[in-house]
Amino acid sequence: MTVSPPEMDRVLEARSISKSFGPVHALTDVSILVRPGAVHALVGENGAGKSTLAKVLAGIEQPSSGTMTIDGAAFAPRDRADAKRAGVNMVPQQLSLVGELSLVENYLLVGSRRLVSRRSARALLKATLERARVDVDLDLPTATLSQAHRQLGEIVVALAEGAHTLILDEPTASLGPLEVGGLFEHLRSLCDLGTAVVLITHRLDEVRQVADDLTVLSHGENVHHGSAARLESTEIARLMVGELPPPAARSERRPGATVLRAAGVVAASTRDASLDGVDLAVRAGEIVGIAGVAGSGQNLLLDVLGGFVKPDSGTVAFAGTEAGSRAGASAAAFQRAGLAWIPEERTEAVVPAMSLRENLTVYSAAVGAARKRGGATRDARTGGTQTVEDTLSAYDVRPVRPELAASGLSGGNQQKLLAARELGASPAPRVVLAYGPTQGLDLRASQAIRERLVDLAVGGSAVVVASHDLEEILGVADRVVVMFAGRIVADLPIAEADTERIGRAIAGLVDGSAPDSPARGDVE
Ligand SMILES: Nc1ncnc2c1ncn2[C@@H]1O[C@H](COP(=O)(O)OP(=O)(O)OP(=O)(O)O)[C@@H](O)[C@H]1O
Repeated sequence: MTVSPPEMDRVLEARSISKSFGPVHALTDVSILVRPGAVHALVGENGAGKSTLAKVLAGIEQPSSGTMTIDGAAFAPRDRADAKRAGVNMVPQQLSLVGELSLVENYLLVGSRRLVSRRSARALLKATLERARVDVDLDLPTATLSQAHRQLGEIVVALAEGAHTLILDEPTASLGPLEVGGLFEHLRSLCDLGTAVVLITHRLDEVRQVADDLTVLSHGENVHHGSAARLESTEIARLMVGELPPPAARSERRPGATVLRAAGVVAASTRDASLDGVDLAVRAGEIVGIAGVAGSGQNLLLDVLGGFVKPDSGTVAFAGTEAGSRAGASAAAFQRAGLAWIPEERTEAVVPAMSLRENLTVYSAAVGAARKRGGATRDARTGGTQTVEDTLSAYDVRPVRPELAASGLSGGNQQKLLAARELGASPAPRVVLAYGPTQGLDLRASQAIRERLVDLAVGGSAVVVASHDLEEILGVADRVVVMFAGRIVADLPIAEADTERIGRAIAGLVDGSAPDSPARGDVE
């Protein structure tokens, strides 16, 4: 294949693509036509085959059968670089930036225009950032950036490389509404120049907002393709996941004693806003939602609350254990005391090379050993007498194959696996810390996880849910805490948490001082 800059207005077509991984038929006879100048949404339930199709188009996976063409000429990329040279580029779900390198260096490393100087690479990325109206540091090692900024950074590198067909696999999963708005505007202006965009998303509002064409996959097969405008959201949802049960009515919850308390917490971070005197008390039986634009300190707060990061000053108390700048319990002690933890980046908690069984039982050995020493207060985290198969089925992890490596699961099913381990523990966790717990999940699975969080709170767990998705927070929370620049700037009971009030606080426009939160007192 010759190296030439991608020309616009190319039609990418895949016909009768099938792809199997051993016994799993990920795609069966799937076809898609990607038009220049249009956003093509690719949707479907978790495990439907969306990422696999995207990887086939982008040369990352080879189809078992089927053909592809660009403008009628055969297109059979040997690998990702080959597809890029032909003008097809993909930003995968699992980000691939090299953490030690800055965005500029990552661009120089992967860019097809290898002879570009550092200065012109920087200028190109800066111009791309400005067009997308997002602000990401170009010179820091990407490992020190927040998840949202790394995701934007990866997209910006791909945009700067130039492609006639750009495939984005759930690009908005960790972005807030402002960033999504800027990104979509940029995608539209690329389309005006003739670029084709394939957008994988679980968010129906995004399909309505930005897509021209729509392909729906189910169980590895095409179930719909056509104009996005012609279908109502409810019809798209039905095609994706079938009829959804009505969401459970909001249940009455009566918060009990405080089980988790942060007092005067100061902590520094390069990946997130540093915490600047945070007080937060969370009671048994309540769900506290944490809202804020990405990088306002939510991630660091959850890390401090979970005992993963020791504060520079201040304390965190949980179930009789205190973590502070001097004395301190470790995250392991908090976990033995009943902490469930769902981080923003699932790869921090799910080990792709380990089997589903190993991922589910990874804590059992440690907890068992601690119990022998008399130090444990809770049971193994696999669900007591439940078998691994039972736990996988209860959380609808597909396929139910305990010996499969977690890397063989789709992204959404990896998220379900994590939820199964953390939320399916027996006895139930005393505290749940979850960042975007429904990230990457389809509508049905999202609803199930929200209901599980509510059930846990009804049963007496103290639950903290941070998310960039305000609807997610408003759907489950009893209180909404808003963070801005490392401080808590609002703490509103759900009845007073209307979107306008929260929106003002998220933007840092708060009237009056930060709310009083009882910073001292007993923790049960
Ligand atoms: N490397 C692999 N090895 C084994 N099975 C795989 C592999 N990659 C994907 N699969 C399987 O192929 C099927 C389709 O997965 P894919 O990742 O394409 O789904 P998806 O629609 O993108 O899901 P999600 O919305 O959860 O990201 C799933 O059953 C998955 O388990």
